[in-house]
Amino acid sequence: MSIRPAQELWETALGEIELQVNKPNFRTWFAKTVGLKYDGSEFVIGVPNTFVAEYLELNQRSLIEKTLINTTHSPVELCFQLIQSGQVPAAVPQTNKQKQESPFNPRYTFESFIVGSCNRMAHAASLAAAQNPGKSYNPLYIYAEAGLGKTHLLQAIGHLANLNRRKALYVSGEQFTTDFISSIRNGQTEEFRSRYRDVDLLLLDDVQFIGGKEQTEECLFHTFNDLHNSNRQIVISADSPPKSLPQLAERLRSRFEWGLTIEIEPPDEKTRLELLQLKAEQSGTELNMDTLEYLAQAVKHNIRELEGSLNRVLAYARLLRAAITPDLAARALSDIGSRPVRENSPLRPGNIISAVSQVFQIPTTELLGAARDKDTALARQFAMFILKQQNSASLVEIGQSLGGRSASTVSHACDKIQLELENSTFLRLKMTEVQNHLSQQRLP
Ligand SMILES: Nc1ncnc2c1ncn2[C@@H]1O[C@H](COP(=O)(O)OP(=O)(O)OP(=O)(O)O)[C@@H](O)[C@H]1O
Repeated sequence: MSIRPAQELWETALGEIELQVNKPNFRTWFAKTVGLKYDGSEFVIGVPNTFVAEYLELNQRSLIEKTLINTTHSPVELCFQLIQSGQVPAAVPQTNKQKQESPFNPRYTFESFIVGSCNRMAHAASLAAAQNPGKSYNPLYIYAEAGLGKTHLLQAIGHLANLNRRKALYVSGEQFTTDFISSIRNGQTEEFRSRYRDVDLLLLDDVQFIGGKEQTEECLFHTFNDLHNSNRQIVISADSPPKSLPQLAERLRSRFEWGLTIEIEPPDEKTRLELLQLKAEQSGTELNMDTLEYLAQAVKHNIRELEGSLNRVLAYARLLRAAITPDLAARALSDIGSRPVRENSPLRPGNIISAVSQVFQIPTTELLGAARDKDTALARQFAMFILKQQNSASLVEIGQSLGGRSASTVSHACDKIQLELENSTFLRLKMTEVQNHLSQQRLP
């Protein structure tokens, strides 16, 4: 039997893992990893530094192993290795080609989007925006809770517009902010300006991230006006409607309301069943109706989690070489599935703050209080960073759980710790200790 190249397998596995961990976590810990070697049993994953290796070993080993078993269809022995220069494997040719052809994720198209009563309006308006940019609803503002298809729709718009030879730019609120800041730092504001204004469609995902960052808001305000005045299409997604984004300046919020605002609701049972059927088909498996119904009842509010549950059931069945039944699905979700779910389900803010308090030896009351001395401020910022990594809470919620700090304070703290972690052995050690505390709490 021929063995697929490690990088190709790892790219497939990463696609699955991306569904199971939150976005900041994926970007920080997985995005720079590569598949270095696979000989049929040992799988070597290349990591950019020891810090990432430690984190993955401690926190994500079980998820990675199960995903690789699912991908390779056989048991694997996992091993992490630092990437040496020149060691990065060539990208998988086909993926490379796809990437050159389209900057959009090939998994997220209108064809692969299941339409139900929960998302019919959002789907129709997105299609109209892609087919007739700037002509129908401008801006189109789509909001929903996590994992309900906002990114999928924005990417699908980009795909279709691209096919119609329109220039579409997809960017997350976080990326827009980073681009803006580095354009100022590097004196490249003109490049920034033309990158964002020389487009037919701007697709801005997770705009809530920009809230509270005054200069970035100002920049978005001018970009918005420029695009809107010249009838270019703007599509925005967020976790709540414009009026519920208190961190955002009023003039931006009111502009977001100029066009059409649509909510995607959690999927009804029929849509969940169709989704499961499609995803099972895509992985080459046919599921009986009883099992589909079981799964559709098990996860109701988040499509990413629904996909994650299906993947776990498929992996479990492959491992046992067993037929897929509701009973097997139940065992998969409570047995093999229980650890990854626990590992990746957000910890409560209280657990994280208490772990930081113990490791830094600073009482929780001081972390939540007004003390501004250097040690307390650092520990508090560290807690903010971990909350952002491990808990899907918003910046506002994180600020609230740490004594009522503002979202911009939290955002600044997270950026600072992220940067310092690259260079500070002290902080890396603290991170490992905090992770150890948190792993203890996650053990069954
Ligand atoms: N209607 C749908 N049809 C098919 N797949 C869907 C649908 N809705 C969501 N998905 C899938 O669910 C997963 C999560 O969707 P997506 O990332 O678009 O959610 P999101 O709303 O952007 O989440 P977040 O707020 O966390 O960024 C993706 O794999 C996506 O393809």
